[in-house]
Amino acid sequence: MAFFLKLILSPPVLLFFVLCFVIYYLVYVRQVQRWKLSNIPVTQPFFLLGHRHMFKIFSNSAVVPLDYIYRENPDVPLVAFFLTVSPVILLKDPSLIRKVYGKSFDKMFANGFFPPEKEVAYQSIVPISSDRDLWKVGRNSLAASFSTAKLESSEFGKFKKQVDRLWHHTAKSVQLGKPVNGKEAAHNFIVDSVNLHTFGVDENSWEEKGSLYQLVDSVFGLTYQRLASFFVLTLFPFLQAFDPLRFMRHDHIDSVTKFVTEKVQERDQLEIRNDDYIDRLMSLRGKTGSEEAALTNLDTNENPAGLGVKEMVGHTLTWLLAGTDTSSQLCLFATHLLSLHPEYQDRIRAEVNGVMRKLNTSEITFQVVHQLQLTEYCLLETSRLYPILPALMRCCSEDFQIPGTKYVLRKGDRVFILPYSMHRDPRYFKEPDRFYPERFSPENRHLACLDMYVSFGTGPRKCPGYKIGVSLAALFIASLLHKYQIRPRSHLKQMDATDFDPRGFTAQHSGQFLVDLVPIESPA
Ligand code: HEM
Repeated sequence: MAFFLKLILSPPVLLFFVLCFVIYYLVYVRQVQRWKLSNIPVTQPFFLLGHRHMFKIFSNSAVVPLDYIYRENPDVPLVAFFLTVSPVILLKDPSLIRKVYGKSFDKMFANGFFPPEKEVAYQSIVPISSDRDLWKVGRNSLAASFSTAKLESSEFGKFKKQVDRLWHHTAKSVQLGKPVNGKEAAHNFIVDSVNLHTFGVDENSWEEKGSLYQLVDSVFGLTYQRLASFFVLTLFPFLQAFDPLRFMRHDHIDSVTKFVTEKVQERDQLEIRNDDYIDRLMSLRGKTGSEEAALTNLDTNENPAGLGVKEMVGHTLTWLLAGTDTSSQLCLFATHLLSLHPEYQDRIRAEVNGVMRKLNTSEITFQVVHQLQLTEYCLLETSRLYPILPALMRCCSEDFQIPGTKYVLRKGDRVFILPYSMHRDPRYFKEPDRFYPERFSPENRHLACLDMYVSFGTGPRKCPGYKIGVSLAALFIASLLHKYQIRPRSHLKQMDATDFDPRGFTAQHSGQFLVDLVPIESPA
């Protein structure tokens, strides 16, 4: 300790810090001057973090200060605020959002992650890609794995396994008189479901966390270092040259490369086909260079423009990244809201049992799940109150004037929308803080401005997997409620952004989430 103090107080180190501070200040002053001349309204800047509300991030999730900024500027269509030395533009007006996120897509394609240009595997991860061609290939390769028709048929066996495990482990807690850890149940259920359905990997996370589970955890694991690097990269993407700062480090890419290589080789050698995403990727393989030779069966594949190993790795990471944490957070927040609203639990249970009777089945199959209307409204309403991505960003690739306005965006400008704040704006959703799933039913559509419902994004980069995510969450909720009444244990009132974990860049609640499960006497 004494050594470090001595080091920090030594003249050269002190001088270095003072110099950095002065440079930072000069850049800040220059940026503020430049923005004062722009015709976009700017909030009062504040040295160091950029905005006075940003100091709240030391005790809150970043959603809290962003929501303050949204609420404090009620009547403007857009407003800029400073994040450290960089201004970001917050869009609030529905027609502006449509123009920028939709119609101006060509100029607003990048979403601010900017993975290194030459790294194909990294650029093939669809939600973070800034390469138009690789992004398009990625979206196409994903398309078939989102078919919910497929879920309804041969696929159910894979999910039944997860339902049985959920029931088995919750029954054990109930027997011991213990509450159930909702976070763990949701995460195990979703990660294992995705792994089996998508990659044919049967991991039982209830017993042991497998390699794919650990990978998801290391990308989304909550640490201040991850959060800090996320913010730093958002502002200064060129720093991705430093591996420890990256969203997806080299060791993540390496472990998925190993996984994909082994899977493909195994299936080629044993001539196994599993009708899953890996099969789909294999059918899209191309005649690529020697680097890909280990994976490319040239005799049977005549598609010269097909996928190479690196693209396959990126697409695999896409599923792990975009499909798992989002869906498990949706399960968790739905469990929370339903635990506080037992009347909806009873109605969902009646709906599940009714559809099962109608279809003459004793299983909660996907045919059942897809007829659960109220359950779907509850999940959409959950996503409204807790959009898993509470802020969405785009980055401008060339100067242009937003059509029909006087506002000019410059190359490099970052533009935000805030689903969390938009969804709680009473101008767009009546009684916005109330859990009211029926607002999504066709007869109540006038109660909400559904254009402003952006839980799954908006424009051409909208979530392509939301149907499958919602179906998985519906299966989870229907399975729980078929057997149990859920009672709140750790969270007795409806959470809001102040309950989110400060270390998360998605909406994640902090701490343990416990519920008590009371068995239903005799499920019909
Ligand atoms: C139900 C839970 C889910 C939620 C709340 C959700 C939310 C979102 C949101 C808000 C976006 C837009 C991001 C942006 O505009 O920058 C997005 C994009 C995306 N989501 Fe989802 N998602 C869910 C499930 C899934 C699933 C199961 C998959 C399957 C792989 C998936 C794949 C993707 C992909 C690939 C993108 C990137 C689209 C692009 O950049 O073109 N999502 N998701």
